[in-house]
Amino acid sequence: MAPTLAVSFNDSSEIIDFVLKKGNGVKGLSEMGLDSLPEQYIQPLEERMCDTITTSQESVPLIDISKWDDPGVAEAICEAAEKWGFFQIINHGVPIEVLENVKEATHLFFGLSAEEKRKYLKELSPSNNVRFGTSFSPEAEKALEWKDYLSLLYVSEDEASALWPSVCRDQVLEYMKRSEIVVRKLLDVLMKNLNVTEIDETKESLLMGSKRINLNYYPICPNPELTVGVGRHSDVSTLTVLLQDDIGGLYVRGNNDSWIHVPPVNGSIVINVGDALQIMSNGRYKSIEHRVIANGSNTRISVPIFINPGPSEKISPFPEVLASGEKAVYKEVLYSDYVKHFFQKAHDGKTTIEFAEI
Ligand SMILES: CC(C)(COP(=O)(O)OP(=O)(O)OC[C@H]1O[C@@H](n2cnc3c(N)ncnc32)[C@H](O)[C@@H]1OP(=O)(O)O)[C@@H](O)C(=O)NCCC(=O)NCCSC(=O)/C=C/c1ccc(O)cc1
Ligand SMILES: O=C(O)CCC(=O)C(=O)O
Ligand SMILES: [Fe+2]
Repeated sequence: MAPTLAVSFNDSSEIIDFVLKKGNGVKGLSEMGLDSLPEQYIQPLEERMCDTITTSQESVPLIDISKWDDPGVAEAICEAAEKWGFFQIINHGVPIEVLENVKEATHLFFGLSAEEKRKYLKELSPSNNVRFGTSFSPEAEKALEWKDYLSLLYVSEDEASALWPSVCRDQVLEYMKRSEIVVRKLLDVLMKNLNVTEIDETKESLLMGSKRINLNYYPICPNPELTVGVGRHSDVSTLTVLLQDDIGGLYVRGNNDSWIHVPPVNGSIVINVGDALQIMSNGRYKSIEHRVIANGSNTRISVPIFINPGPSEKISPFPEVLASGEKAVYKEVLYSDYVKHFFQKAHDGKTTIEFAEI
């Protein structure tokens, strides 16, 4: 796209104003056609995906879940959650059209003018549950991330109808509704393997009492090797359902400090275990560190749905897991405290979970 804004910056505060306060995001910077990355985005060497970092040839499992009754499917899911913490699913029952529509809706939202998107900035948004932003936690970060996002906390259809941006609302709601069926089946299988045999109302609120969906936008970056799309982190969810487009760039921590690429597979959905499930399973299921690189030639989008405990839930290892005498590795924490701890600091790999360690 041709540059739409004739803007130049004299100092750092002008960039912050343009990106954060005026609602241009990094998309606005990208579209100016800068020759080099503004210094605020330059990550320390150890956070960059440079040549010295080993990328592994291994890959996370790709599981065909069309035959739920096949015990091999349940086995593959549990093994993937234990060993890799990440897997991709195909033949999951969410129609391709629903996936395509939500990706298109993401482009529609970010294609709105800065004035329009700005209405959803934290300071201006009609609700705390609808937030347009950039980077992860700009106030807390030493170096910013090359990413814009719209984050929507699902409360009810009525609230979504009233408050969510209309260009993407229906497509997002449909994707959430269709993927929920898959989430229930996955949790059912994962719980049975922990001897948690029934997901009653109490367990449902514990495992999936709140849902947040993010629309992530990673525009073309002038010096992708100097920055990150998303820094190293693990999700604080129970499970994350992640839709990515066909660009690639998501890496997951593998053995011996290597990084494994999660390649785009047409029609697939990526699933990963979050910290809440690692805690509830007493470490049996792994919430694995991951990151996204910046890209010098393509815009990338992704759409994660974070399936979380209800904010007022207290999470701790399930009694069923500890029944055989296994020692608890995590203490009980109030989930909203855990999430606040996560949001108040910059991304720092796997350290969030220390908040719950005994
Ligand atoms: C109880 C909560 C946690 C807090 O609510 P609150 O006390 O009314 O306050 P706020 O909603 O204003 O949020 C508290 C702080 O968290 C920050 N925050 C609030 N949502 C956000 C937000 N989507 N983004 C980035 N800061 C935020 C927000 O900036 C704010 O910081 P501060 O203004 O300095 O007090 C509430 O948000 C809640 O019920 N959440 C439901 C559970 C929930 O959202 N779980 C999180 C799942 S998200 C996840 O797993 C991963 C997300 C993720 C995201 C980006 C990544 O790069 C990587 C991962
Ligand atoms: O963009 C991606 O593929 C992953 C993003 C991510 O890790 C997150 O939003 O938590
Ligand atoms: Fe993540």
